[in-house]
Amino acid sequence: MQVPVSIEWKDGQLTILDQQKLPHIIEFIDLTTIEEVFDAILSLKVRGAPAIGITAAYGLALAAESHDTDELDAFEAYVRKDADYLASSRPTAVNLAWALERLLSTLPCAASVADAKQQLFREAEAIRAEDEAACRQIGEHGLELLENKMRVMTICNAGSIATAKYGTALAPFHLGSERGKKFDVYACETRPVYQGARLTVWELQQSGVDVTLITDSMAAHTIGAKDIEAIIVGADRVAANGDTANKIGTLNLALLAHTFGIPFYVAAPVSTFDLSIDSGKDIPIEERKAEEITHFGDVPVAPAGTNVYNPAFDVTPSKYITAIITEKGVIEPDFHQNIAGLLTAAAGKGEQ
Ligand SMILES: CSC[C@@H](O)[C@@H](O)C(=O)COP(=O)(O)O
Repeated sequence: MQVPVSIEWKDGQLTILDQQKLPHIIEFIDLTTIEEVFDAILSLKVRGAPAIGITAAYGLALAAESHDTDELDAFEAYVRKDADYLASSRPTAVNLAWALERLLSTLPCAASVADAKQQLFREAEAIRAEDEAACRQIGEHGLELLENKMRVMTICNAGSIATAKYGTALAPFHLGSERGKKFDVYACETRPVYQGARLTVWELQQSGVDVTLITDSMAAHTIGAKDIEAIIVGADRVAANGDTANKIGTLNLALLAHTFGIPFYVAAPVSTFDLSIDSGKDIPIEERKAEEITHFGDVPVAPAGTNVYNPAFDVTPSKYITAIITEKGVIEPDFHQNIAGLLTAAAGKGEQ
């Protein structure tokens, strides 16, 4: 049994697991240009907020390598342009802009272009390593909240392949499995592109976690019929007041948790918090192409020319969130005050 890893950096080569092809084809592909990195993010070959940030960071370092100038100012201008390009690939997950910004912040300290190039790679690797450690800690904190043998529902894939390793919402299940704990996970299929059916089911099977697939529309019935005891989801951006953007359908689950009186947990690393945004109403929501809904693969389902609205994310107001599980600890309401407190304390210790 193994916790899968989807991003590898070895000998100057960036390789990702092509998540579009999972679960039936397990194929690692090399990303060698900034355009390939952009396309991999846009087309969901790599997806999940932390994984997007890590891939973009390596992508920026790779692109920087190709800029042929000894002038630091000119080099910085090229790298900033590359960062803007990569940042435009997907709008909702703040980890993307956050990771690129971290790389850019190393540039003023560089003594030469060669030094700047090295620092960009070092920062990308630091982001990857920190994310793996953060996700492991999220798993530990999650295990304090989820009791052995619990029946838990999730949506999308906030798992190992959406991060450096272990995942956020799925981290407690991976760690629990390593320690002989048992959970009954109910995975919503996650229309329109099936991150739940294709990715979460596959990933949990890899590490020996019991997982049952349902369609998104079965969630309310299943919570009652199968006595679901908690819901845990990931996040693409958490605003200062705790409002959380995550995969479309997450808000439905939060409202159901409220109605059924079960806890609704969000699991996210500190890199997913955006304190520049007061509330969820300012989180940009990605809209994706109509074919994700009108077609099933290449086969048309809806009549040609059908009007489509295809938001990829929704925002759960913090009043429906029981707790946010981070690597620094579990945040409970009052979220506004407690998020600021936890992040300030972490920054004071020089941790992010
Ligand atoms: C640890 S990943 C957290 C979120 O990014 C995840 O839940 C999610 O919504 C991903 O959406 P996706 O469109 O597949 O990138």
